[in-house]
Amino acid sequence: MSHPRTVAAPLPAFDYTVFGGTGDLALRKLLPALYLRDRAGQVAAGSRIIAVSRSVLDLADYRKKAEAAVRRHVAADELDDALLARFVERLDYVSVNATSSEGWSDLAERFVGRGDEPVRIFYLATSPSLFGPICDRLKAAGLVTPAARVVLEKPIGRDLASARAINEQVGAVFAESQIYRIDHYLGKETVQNLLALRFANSLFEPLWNANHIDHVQITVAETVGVEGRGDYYDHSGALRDMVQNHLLQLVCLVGMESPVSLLQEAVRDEKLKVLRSLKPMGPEEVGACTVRGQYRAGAVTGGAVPAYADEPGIPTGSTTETFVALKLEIANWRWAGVPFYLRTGKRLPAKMSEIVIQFRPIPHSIFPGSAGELQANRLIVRLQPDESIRLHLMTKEPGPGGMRLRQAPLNLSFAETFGARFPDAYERLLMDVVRGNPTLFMRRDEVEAAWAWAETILEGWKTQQPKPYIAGTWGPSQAIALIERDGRTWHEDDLSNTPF
Ligand SMILES: NC(=O)C1=CN([C@@H]2O[C@H](COP(=O)(O)OP(=O)(O)OC[C@H]3O[C@@H](n4cnc5c(N)ncnc54)[C@H](OP(=O)(O)O)[C@@H]3O)[C@@H](O)[C@H]2O)C=CC1
Ligand SMILES: O=C1O[C@H](COP(=O)(O)O)[C@@H](O)[C@H](O)[C@H]1O
Repeated sequence: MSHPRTVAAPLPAFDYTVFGGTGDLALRKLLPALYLRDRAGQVAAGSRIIAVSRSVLDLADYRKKAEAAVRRHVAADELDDALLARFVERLDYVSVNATSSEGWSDLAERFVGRGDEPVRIFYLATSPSLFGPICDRLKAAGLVTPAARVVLEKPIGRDLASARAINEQVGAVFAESQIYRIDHYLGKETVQNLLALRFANSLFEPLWNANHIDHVQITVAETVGVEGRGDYYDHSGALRDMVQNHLLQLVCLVGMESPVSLLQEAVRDEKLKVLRSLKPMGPEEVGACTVRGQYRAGAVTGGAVPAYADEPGIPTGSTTETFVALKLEIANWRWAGVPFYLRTGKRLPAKMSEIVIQFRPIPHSIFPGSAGELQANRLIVRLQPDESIRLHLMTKEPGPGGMRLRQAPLNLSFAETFGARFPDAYERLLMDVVRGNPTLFMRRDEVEAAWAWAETILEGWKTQQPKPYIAGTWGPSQAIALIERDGRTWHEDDLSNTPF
């Protein structure tokens, strides 16, 4: 579908300084997102993007690299030569070593005569080990004004202690209100739509609790492997890379109470309460309620793929998990006794993220002989691809000859209903930093509460080897047993990339 250019009102002018400006994240996600916002008219005249990294490059070379990256990662129908040329003009490049004094005075020079306008933002798209040193040197260079903002990429640490250490280091330079910890799942249109679904409709909220909901499933499935990030991934694994942040944020949005408003800290306060209500797992629960897996060679979307162990950068004998399935409980009045089943993994059969809310069966049937046909209602929020909300309802099958029941979906397809292109998550989040709106970013206490819970699993896994699964399947058989033991099944009937 071709997407016409819609023009938005510009935001205040900004200076976005992107540390890690030559890295994969900057070139694949951040620059394309900024170009697309520029194309949409949100980037005010005078705004600059100052890329920073160790490599010694002249500006012309960096601009060529950046332009090529935008051309590669933006859809052809959203590329416009004139707009791209204007965008490239906004780019500057400074070679700086985060761990030495090299280049800092060059960076400081770029800010001579610039006060708090334009909005001053430092985006740290580097290894988290550099967050502390970069912040210290920004301060020493006199670049940290009271209105400056800093954006931290995930991962914020690899456990509670390291997350606290990073938060302390950054917090020694920037106030919490200046710190934007990014979780790109919160920038996805359909994830934000969970707020609209729950709190802009009166239909669901009265049913949104243990009295009416049997269980919740959250699946975030990927077909890709480690994509050249083997070194990072092997030190991380699926629990740290996906569950501790993205999946728990989804749990929060499904599980939280209604925030007082969308303003200030209200949403983050409610998410924090969910994270603090997660039932910690002791060694027994970890054994019974979690499954970790690692893929073996197989075939994904028709092509043969190697085992995780044979991917570049993976050390021999690695026991890092590429798949997690688990059952968690939110220990509060709303959710007591309602299991949340989560699963995520690489090299699964489809790229697909969805949330399934399984309602309880009706208490009594008036349809004699239809017991086998009666199925409880199910709400399916498809986050990606083919973004949609579907409500499975029981209906009468049309035709004479008695009352036959059948489940049928009420389907709200976002593409069909709205037609517009969905901005990439980074587009929304990068502009929220310019707006000074931290609602969709993680606060320090949230990150630390998520780690405190995730650590209980990591602790239990110390003596557990990952279970093998063949690439292109839905994970180890134990993941199926995890839910089937409870008399439930993973929702898989629509799991393809084709619209339904
Ligand atoms: N790539 C992705 O899709 C995602 C990445 N992340 C996280 O973002 C961070 C960056 O990831 P990614 O872009 O993939 O990593 P890359 O390895 O591709 O890039 C790292 C960047 O950091 C720069 N850098 C390294 N050391 C220094 C230093 N001492 N001083 C200044 N700059 C330095 C590099 O510059 P140079 O090359 O010039 O040395 C390069 O620009 C990581 O923490 C990653 O986990 C998070 C979500 C997704
Ligand atoms: O943060 C990460 O997310 C991606 C998946 O993001 P999506 O938007 O494509 O669903 C994942 O591949 C990567 O390992 C992880 O670091």
